[in-house]
Order: sequence, then structure tokens, then C-alpha cells
Amino acid sequence: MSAVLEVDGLSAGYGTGRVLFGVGLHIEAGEAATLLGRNGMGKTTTVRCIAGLLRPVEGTIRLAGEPVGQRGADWIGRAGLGLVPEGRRIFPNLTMRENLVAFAANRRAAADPWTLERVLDLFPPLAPRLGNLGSQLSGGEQQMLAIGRALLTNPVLLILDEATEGLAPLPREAIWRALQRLRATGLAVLAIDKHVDRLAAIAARHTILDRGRVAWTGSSAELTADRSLWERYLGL
Ligand SMILES: Nc1ncnc2c1ncn2[C@@H]1O[C@H](COP(=O)(O)OP(=O)(O)OP(=O)(O)O)[C@@H](O)[C@H]1O
Repeated sequence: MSAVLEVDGLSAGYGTGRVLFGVGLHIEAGEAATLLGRNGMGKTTTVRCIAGLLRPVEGTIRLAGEPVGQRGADWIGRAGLGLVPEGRRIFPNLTMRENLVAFAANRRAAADPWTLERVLDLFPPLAPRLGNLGSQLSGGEQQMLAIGRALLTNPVLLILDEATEGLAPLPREAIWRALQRLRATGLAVLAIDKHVDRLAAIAARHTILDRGRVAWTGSSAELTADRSLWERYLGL
């Protein structure tokens, strides 16, 4: 298997304050992984570095074998990163269809490219809402839209930062089901979420961050078997 994402010795911060200290994270092609940890432990900061939104102080990041180095978010997106950021960031004054196609048109040539039809097949509730403005969509619909928009770039790696935060149980379940279907397509996924039990059923490998360092990494079986990890690092 080839690695889709290789993060090694990543240190980063804001201004003079250091937030990450030598973080390592590897994701193989077709693998689903998670990044876990309590609030403020550095998960989003790690994602920002991977996406080129924050420049690391030290460390290397490779996406599909290519060193990301000092590249910007643009290049990283074209190289195959599909980011669903915390807070969704959809355009409130564009319609759902515009949100989906205007800014996300297939950035990478792919053998089996994502199309609007495929996105609607993955998220059927979006179909009747294509003409609605972003601001008129429910939280769940906005989240589906944000994932669909990322898929339309034909990513090699999809990163979801708190994709189900603030959603009611039903739309949250719809997102989980879609993730499970995405897994079956062989897309590599990195998910950050508080619903560890649900993530353990979808992703195979898990990394726990604690105060900017990797505190633990292991399989779903290991994670679900060791409740002390949940108490110590996840506040559950
Ligand atoms: N733009 C910023 N400027 C300064 N400090 C920041 C900034 N963003 C995050 N931090 C700090 O960096 C640390 C790590 O935050 P980060 O958002 O990466 O954590 P997280 O694990 O994703 O938590 P959460 O679940 O709350 O998003 C926190 O102490 C946070 O206060």
C-alpha cells in the first residue's frame, strides 16, 4: 500500500506560542483514520498545516508522496486534499447548486470523477434543495453540501473536521452512513469528531493528541477495549 498522507515531526503554533510538538500521522491509500483528543489539543491546527493554511515550524508533510513543503492551500487542493473545514463555510448567498459546482469543479483528473449526480446519490436529501440559498439550508444539509463540494474536487484524501458538530441525531446518522459508503469506494478519509464510538466503527486506525503530542495510536479494537484511554484523553 502507498501512503496518501505522511506527517512526520510536525511542530507548529500561532505567533510565538507552540501548539504542536513533533506530531506524526500516516494514512495509507483507502484507509480511514481519525484524529482524536479533547478540545484545544491541536487537532484543527494539525489539519491547518496539512491544508497549507498554517506554516509548520518543523516537520514534513507529504500528500500522495509529494512533499507539501512551503506550498500553499491552492496547490495542496489540486494535489488531492479535500477539506471539509470546521464550521462548514458554505456561501450563504449562493444556491446549493452554485455552492456545489461553482468553486469545486474537478480539480484533479480522476478515472472515476465525482459528478453532481454522484453527490446527489450519496446525499438524496440535497436533490430537492438545489435551488435554495446556502442560508436557507439546515445544518445537516449544509454539512452534506460541504462534503459534496469537497468530493467534487476528486480528492485522494478527504479530511472532515468536526463534520457532525451541532447536528441532530438524524442528520448526524446520515453523515455517518455516507462516510461508510465513501469508505467502500476506497477513498482515504481522516475524520475528527467527538463521537468516538461511531468513528471506531467506520475508521480502522486512530491517533489521540494530548497537548500537541501524539499520546496514543492504535486500531479500533484496541481503542474500544481500553476505556481508560477514553477517560484519560477524550474526557468521555
Ligand atoms: N488562530 C489561533 N491563534 C492562537 N491560538 C490558537 C488559534 N487557533 C487555535 N489556537 C490554540 O491552539 C491550541 C490548539 O487548538 P486546536 O484548535 O488545534 O485544537 P483542537 O484539538 O482542534 O480543539 P477543538 O476541538 O476545540 O477545535 C489551543 O490552545 C487553541 O487555543
